[in-house]
Amino acid sequence: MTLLVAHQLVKRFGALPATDHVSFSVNAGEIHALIGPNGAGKSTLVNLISGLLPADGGTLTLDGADITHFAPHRRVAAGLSRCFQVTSIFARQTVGENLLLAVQAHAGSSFRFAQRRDSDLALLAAAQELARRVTLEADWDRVAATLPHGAQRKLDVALAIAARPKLLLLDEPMAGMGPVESAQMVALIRRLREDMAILLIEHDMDAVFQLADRISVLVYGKVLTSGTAAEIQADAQVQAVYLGTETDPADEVRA
Ligand SMILES: Nc1ncnc2c1ncn2[C@@H]1O[C@H](COP(=O)(O)OP(=O)(O)OP(=O)(O)O)[C@@H](O)[C@H]1O
Repeated sequence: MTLLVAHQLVKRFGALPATDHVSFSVNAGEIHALIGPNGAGKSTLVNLISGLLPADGGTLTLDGADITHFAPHRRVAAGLSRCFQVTSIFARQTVGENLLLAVQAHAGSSFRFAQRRDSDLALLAAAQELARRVTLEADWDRVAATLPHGAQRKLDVALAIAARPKLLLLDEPMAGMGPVESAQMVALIRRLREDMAILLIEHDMDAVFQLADRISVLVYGKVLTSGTAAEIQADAQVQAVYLGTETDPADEVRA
């Protein structure tokens, strides 16, 4: 089943088409990675999908609903959450407080119990479950700012999944991580896939090839190609983009 469909998306900055008629889709239950060299337009595309930037053209549908003109918070309500490259956690609050706030923010009607105490207990249970999912149970009482970088990123992921998204956008989740933290993040993303589709923007190719069911390669704002990890690794044009060749492969994309 197709969950997200981007159709002919366009974003221009002045004369520069940072997103140039991009079409691609993310299926339910899939990890779809977006890769491409610096300046290819990955962040711009993620900002268009999450609604931080308005598109100049094209459409976006999520689970059949047209979300092209939705503000970011309406996209979250429709099932689309994102993590940021810069963490969005409340640094002076504890892990538990962060998670409780996130659960409360997205609680809607599901935690409206007749008894206040029952409601509070249900919120606490949901927040503790989130801590468990991102393996931060032991850090519940720790002030977020004192967590190591990798744990802060996990908390950021927990805040995003508190909204129970159908699709999670992860913008460079491994940025700034060492090998141990990266491996933990790979394991976390793999577990999350059981409950939601994931659109992954990541420079760490090892992580991309380990995780992605499908990969789309962006070059100069256009999709060069989409395929499985094996197909992308074997693609001569993609190799040319990353390894460099005598002829500029982007010319073919620009044409
Ligand atoms: N707000 C903006 N105003 C003008 N130009 C912009 C703006 N944001 C991005 N660009 C330009 O759009 C193009 C795509 O940038 P974008 O940040 O989306 O690429 P990227 O693939 O995410 O790069 P990186 O991998 O370095 O993060 C670049 O040429 C960039 O300079």
